[in-house]
Amino acid sequence: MFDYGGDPAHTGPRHLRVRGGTALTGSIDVKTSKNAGVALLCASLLNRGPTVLRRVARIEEVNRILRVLGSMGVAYEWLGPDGDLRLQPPERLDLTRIDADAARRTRSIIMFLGPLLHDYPEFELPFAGGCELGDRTVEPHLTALRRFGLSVERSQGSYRATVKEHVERPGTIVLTERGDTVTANAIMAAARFPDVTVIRNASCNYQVQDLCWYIEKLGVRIDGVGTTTLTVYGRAEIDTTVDYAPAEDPIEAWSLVSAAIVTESEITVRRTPIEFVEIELALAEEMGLAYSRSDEYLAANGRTRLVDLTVHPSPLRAAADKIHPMPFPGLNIDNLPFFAVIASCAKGGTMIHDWVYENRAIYLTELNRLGAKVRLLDPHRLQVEGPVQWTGAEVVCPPALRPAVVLLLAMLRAQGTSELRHVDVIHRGYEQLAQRLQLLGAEIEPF
Ligand SMILES: CC(=O)N[C@H]1[C@@H](OP(=O)(O)OP(=O)(O)OC[C@H]2O[C@@H](n3ccc(=O)[nH]c3=O)[C@H](O)[C@@H]2O)O[C@H](CO)[C@@H](O)[C@@H]1O
Ligand SMILES: C=C(OP(=O)(O)O)C(=O)O
Repeated sequence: MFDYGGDPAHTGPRHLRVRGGTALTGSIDVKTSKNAGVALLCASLLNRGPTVLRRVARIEEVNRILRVLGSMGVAYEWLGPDGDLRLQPPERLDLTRIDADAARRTRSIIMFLGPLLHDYPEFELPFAGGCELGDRTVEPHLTALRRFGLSVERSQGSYRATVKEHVERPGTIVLTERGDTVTANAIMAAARFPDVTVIRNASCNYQVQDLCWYIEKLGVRIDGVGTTTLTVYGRAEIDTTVDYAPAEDPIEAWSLVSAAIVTESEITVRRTPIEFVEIELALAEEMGLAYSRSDEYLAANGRTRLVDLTVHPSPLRAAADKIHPMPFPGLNIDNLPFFAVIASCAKGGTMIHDWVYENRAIYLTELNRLGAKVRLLDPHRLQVEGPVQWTGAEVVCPPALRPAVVLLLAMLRAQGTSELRHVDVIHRGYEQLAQRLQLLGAEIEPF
């Protein structure tokens, strides 16, 4: 087991030394999702009563939002070692004391706008940050929330929000983008607006579904969960005791499946939320991947369908067409980077088109340090040739979560010893990833 120098607040090691070429074996459980975790932390502000969230992933992104909540006066405590978390907002939040450093490290802070506009006519929030993936607009959030009376001015690194006292009922809101966090914000604004609000072009992705089910437990009816039209029957006041368990993370699940594919291993990824990786799986199957799956069972939220997925070592061929992501249901935007390393193991050339982020594809060219043949055609498109001979190298993590993990997976395959430096970026979204891979037989040593 790893020793992080006795610092319990440290979510993981600084650097990793990886001896590649070892096949992995065994089974691994998928943790609950980062993205539902942070949405639910923000949503707990809708409720005057206590919220218990079950098996929340112990990751840096969650810690950052907790630090922000704590700085505003929310009391929280971890209930034992399994990630159960209890939150209790104070009578009034102290928004003047907000932990700006923690807030600026995460984009999820933007999801405070929806809950806060109900009780706070004026407040400031630090600019949303996070991974350096290029510009990530907040305009769709502001456009949607304007209908609930919110207006925002940008000033000295902060959003200055003011909320009109009397607003006409929003009625139907059409989101200008089918984004996950903008949908979350619109839902949280509608949840306490005492009328019926219809949200069109809503994301129906996994974290939005978890958020809706949590809000239903708060006593707010939502029709259309899992579709792109949500009808929210808001309530002006919510004061209840609620206990909710978010579902497993499809991105972690696909990261682990990718680890098996890249290392040509047979491992079982237990608790895979199958509905949210089935396109990734269908595509990999077309590339030659063999896998088997258990019967379906339900996640602790009683809704999300899970399977245990066993990946078998398989010779892969390049995908016939370009690989690109879409809002759900589509190949998940955060799972796209894993196809760069998968395509590098496949025979032939694959084009990967990340239309979403300006910077994320660029980071994937770092795979070339380990022997990959990844060519950047333009900031959004990569041409990947395979199969390649992976060789160990020393690489510094790019400032982006998924590309950093993709490099780690390639190192697990690369002959010789590699060093992955400054892996803090990985702790933002994965709980003890290196240790858990070590339990599958990966030769990883922290330093
Ligand atoms: C906390 C959370 O849930 N984060 C996820 C969420 O972030 P989030 O919902 O914040 O994603 P953004 O709003 O930044 O959207 C990502 C990018 O896609 C563009 N865009 C998005 C939707 C659309 O219909 N059209 C469009 O052009 C946006 O302009 C932006 O450039 O969604 C992202 C895209 O799936 C994921 O990478 C994040 O992990
Ligand atoms: C880009 C991501 O998330 P976030 O919205 O937290 O930056 C991600 O999870 O890869």
